[in-house]
Amino acid sequence: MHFINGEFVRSASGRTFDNVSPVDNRLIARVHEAGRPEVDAAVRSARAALDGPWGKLTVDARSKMLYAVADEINRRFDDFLQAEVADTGKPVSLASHLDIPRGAANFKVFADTVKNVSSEFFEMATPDGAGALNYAVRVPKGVIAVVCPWNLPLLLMTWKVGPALACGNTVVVKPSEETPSTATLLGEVMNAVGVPPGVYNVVHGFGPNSAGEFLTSHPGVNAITFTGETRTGAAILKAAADGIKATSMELGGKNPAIVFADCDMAQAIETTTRSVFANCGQVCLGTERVYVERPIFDEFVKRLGEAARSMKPGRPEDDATKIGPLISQEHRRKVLSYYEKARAEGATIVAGGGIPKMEGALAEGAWIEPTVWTGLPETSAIVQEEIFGPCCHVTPFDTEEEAIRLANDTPYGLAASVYTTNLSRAHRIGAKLNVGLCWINSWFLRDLRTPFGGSKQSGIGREGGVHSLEFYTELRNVCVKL
Ligand SMILES: NC(=O)C1=CN([C@@H]2O[C@H](COP(=O)(O)OP(=O)(O)OC[C@H]3O[C@@H](n4cnc5c(N)ncnc54)[C@H](O)[C@@H]3O)[C@@H](O)[C@H]2O)C=CC1
Ligand SMILES: O=C(O)/C=C/C=C(\O)C(=O)O
Repeated sequence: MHFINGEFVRSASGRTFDNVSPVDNRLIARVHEAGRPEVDAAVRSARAALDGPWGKLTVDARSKMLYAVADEINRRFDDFLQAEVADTGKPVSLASHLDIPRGAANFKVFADTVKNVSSEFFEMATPDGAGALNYAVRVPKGVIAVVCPWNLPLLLMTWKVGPALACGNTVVVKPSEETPSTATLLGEVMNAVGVPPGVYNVVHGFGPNSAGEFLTSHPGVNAITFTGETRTGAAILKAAADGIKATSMELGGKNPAIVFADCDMAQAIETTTRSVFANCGQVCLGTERVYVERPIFDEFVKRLGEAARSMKPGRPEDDATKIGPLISQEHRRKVLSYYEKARAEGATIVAGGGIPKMEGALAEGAWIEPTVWTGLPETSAIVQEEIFGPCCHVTPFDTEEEAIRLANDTPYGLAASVYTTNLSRAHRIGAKLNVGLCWINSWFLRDLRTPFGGSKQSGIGREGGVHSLEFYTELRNVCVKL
C-alpha cells in the first residue's frame, strides 16, 4: 500500500500490480498502483509537513530523529532483510552485509553531516564606510521526489531520503515497481520513532503514465533525485525542465577495470570477480569491461573464467549460494539478448553464456549464467552498452596510454578500477580516467562522506557528505548593512 501522511492507504482506482519473486516466479504481493489522486495527496501532505512541526524542528532534533530511524531499522533488521530478499532474490549473505546495514548508515551519516557543516561569510566595504556583512544560510529545498531503481532498493532509496530529511525537506518516494517492500516498511519505522506525518511518503507504480511520471511532473515538487537508467534520466530531465526543478541524476555505467601485469593477481581476480558478478551484475558501479596487460592476459582470463564457473546459484537463504537471479524475466530477456549478440558476433565464450539448469520451482526463476567473453572489437554493443547482468568482456592492452584510451571510450563515465602495485601509475591514471569514481586495487569501497556520481552520460551532480547538502538545500545569502 502507499504511505501517505503517516497512513497506509489503497488506491482510489483499486488498481493493483503483481510483485513476483525472481527466484521462482511466485506471487509475493499485490501492490496498489498510484494514480494522480494518490500522488497529489502525497505531495500535498509533504508540503503541509514542511509548514508543520517538521519545519520547526532544530537541526539537532532532526538529527536525533534520524538516528532513531537508523536504530529502528537495525532493530527490525530481519524484517528488512526478509522483505529485500523476497523482492530481489539476492543472497541473504549479500543483503545482510550490504543493503540493510547501509540503509541504516545512510541516515546516521547525514544526521552527522548537517550538524558539522559551516556556511560562508564575506565582509564587504560600502561607499559610506560602514560596510556590510554577508552570510549564507542553508534552507531546505522543499518537497523532494525520490525515484528509485530495483537493484539496491533500500540502500539507494535511503541514500537520498537520509540527506533530504537531514536538510529539513520532506519526500515523496517512488520505489521501483519491482521492489516495493522496503520503502513501505520504512513507513512503519517513521511512525514508530515519531517522524511527523507527511515527512516521508511512498507512492507505488510504474514510470510513464503512472506514479513516476505523475510525481516528477507534479507542480508541487521542488526537486527530483533519481537513480536508474540513462534513458529514464533523460525523460525525467524533460519533465523537470518544464517545471524548472533541480535534479540529481545517478545514471548508468559501462565501467572498466584496468589490470596491469605488476598487480597482485590474486587480489585483482578476487575483486574483479566481485565487481562483475556481485548482485548478479546489477550494480551501476559493476565492471563490464576488463582491460588486461598482455603478459598476464591468458592467465587472468583463465582464472576469471574459473571464478565465474564457481558462482553457485541457489536459494537466497542457502549459505552455499553465491549468486541470485536477475530481477525479472523481462530483465533476463534483455541480458540474454546481449548473450546472443556476443555469440552472433563471434565472441569467445570463456564461461557461461546461457541459462543454468535449476531444479523444481527454481526453474521458473530469472536465473542466468555468469559469463566472460573475449575477442570482440571495441565497437561491439557488448563493449559499449550497459548490460546490467553478471558478465564482462576482457581485452588485452600493451601500453598505459592505450588502456586509458580504451577505458574512456564509451558514452558513460561512472566508475573504474585500476590494479597495479606502481603507485605513481595509479595516481597518474586516476587523474586521466573520465569517471566520477576511480578505485585503485579495490571496488565499491565507500566512504559516505566522499563525492558520488558520474561523468558524461552517467549522471549530473554529486551526492555524499557535504555534496548531498549542496543538492538538498538552497543557499540563501543574507546581506546586513552596518
Ligand atoms: N545504473 C543504475 O543504477 C541502474 C540501471 N538500470 C538499468 O535500467 C534498466 C531498466 O531498469 P528499470 O528499473 O526499469 O530502470 P528505470 O531507469 O527504467 O527505472 C528506475 C525508476 O524510474 C521509474 N521510471 C521509469 N520511467 C520513468 C519516467 N518516465 N518518469 C518517472 N519515473 C520513471 C521506474 O518506475 C523506477 O522506479 C535495467 O535493465 C538496467 O540496465 C536499472 C537500475 C539501476
Ligand atoms: O554506494 C552507493 O551509494 C551506491 C551504489 C550503487 C548504485 O548507485 C547503483 O547500483 O545504482
